[in-house]
Amino acid sequence: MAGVNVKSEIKPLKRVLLHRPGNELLNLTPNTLEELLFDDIPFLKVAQEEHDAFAQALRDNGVEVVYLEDLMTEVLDQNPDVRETFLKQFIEEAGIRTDRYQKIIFDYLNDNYPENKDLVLKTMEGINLTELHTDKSNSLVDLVSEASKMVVAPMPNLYFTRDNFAMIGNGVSINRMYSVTRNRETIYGEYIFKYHPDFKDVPQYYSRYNTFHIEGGDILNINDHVLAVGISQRTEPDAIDALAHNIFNDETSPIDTILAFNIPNNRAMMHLDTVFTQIDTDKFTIHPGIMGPLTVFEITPEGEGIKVKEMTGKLEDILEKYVGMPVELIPCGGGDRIAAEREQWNDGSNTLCIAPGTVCVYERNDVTNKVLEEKGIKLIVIPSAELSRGRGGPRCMSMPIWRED
Ligand SMILES: NC(=[NH2+])NCCC[C@H](N)C(=O)O
Repeated sequence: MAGVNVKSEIKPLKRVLLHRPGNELLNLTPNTLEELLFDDIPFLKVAQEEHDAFAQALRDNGVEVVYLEDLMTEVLDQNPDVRETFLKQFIEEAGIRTDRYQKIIFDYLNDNYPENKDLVLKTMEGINLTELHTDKSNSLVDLVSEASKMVVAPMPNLYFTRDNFAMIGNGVSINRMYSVTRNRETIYGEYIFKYHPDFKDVPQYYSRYNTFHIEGGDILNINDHVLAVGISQRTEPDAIDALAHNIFNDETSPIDTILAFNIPNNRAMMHLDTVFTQIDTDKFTIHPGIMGPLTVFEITPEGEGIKVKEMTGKLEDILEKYVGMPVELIPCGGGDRIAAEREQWNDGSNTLCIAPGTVCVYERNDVTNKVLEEKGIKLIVIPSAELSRGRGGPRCMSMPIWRED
């Protein structure tokens, strides 16, 4: 199955991209949590068991699961000369500036990780200074560095595959991320969409080298011609303007409307998908906390450029216009304020729809889950004690590659 096809949030999911959390989580420390966008340190063994349960639940429901680490390994296996280019770029982007250290790290990775899969996983894990066995007598830096220090930082947010590149119809947005730590993650997307036989011909609507940031958690495919994008902590309006131009200029894309949802700018609601996701043809989950401040803008093509108009009226009515039928908004936490805030924090609104009316949810959000069941939604419930510590749910942990039309 070459290419990508995601023209909906809910049509039957056929192929999805995940990343199994790995040793990068072992390199989280209390002092680095904030910078690395975690709120606690997950217990890796259990996080992996939970993630495997997630992958298996998807497979049991007819979804093919592919892993980011495997796609990147295939790129390196099929293009032996790319290994060196990738490593050099990876080291540069890891902030290693001196020639001496660039060479030490290149040799360390290249010599100790001959298998491409091991190499890819190691780039995700990060490198501790103690691994490098440098001769401390000939460099002041080495001598004064703390005994154990990450010379190459880990990328613990990789298991949120939703964010660093996002499928839009038959194209992809390779994102420029909001944070330094996450911007490094998009290097895998750059190589996969340049070299992997399944993905190298996919039209690209955004580049990781752009100035303005945008993340996949803000991008929702409402249907083949309407896209919703959040204006949030992670996504700037300028990025949406640029994305809109590129999509409207792609003659093969049927998208003629982009709805920009302006949501509050804070960590709890970092992306649109933390407060709003589609779960059925006429149903969306929503965090009641956004209903007041939310404004929606409609972006359409005009001549060579775009036209922007602020929408007025209730969200249900705005959505009805684009979805083509009356819609129901189901509040996270069943409308109870404390339950809504608690469960939104643990991604109660962040569901992954695998077919209309069938969604994957975290077990811990039992108030929201009960409400969804009462509304006739079929739930695929996955364990979530450790995975949720990274602040992302089933939608954040998955990037659909193919949905049925
Ligand atoms: N699509 C999402 N809501 N992703 C959640 C990402 C969580 C991650 N720790 C971050 O702060 O970036």
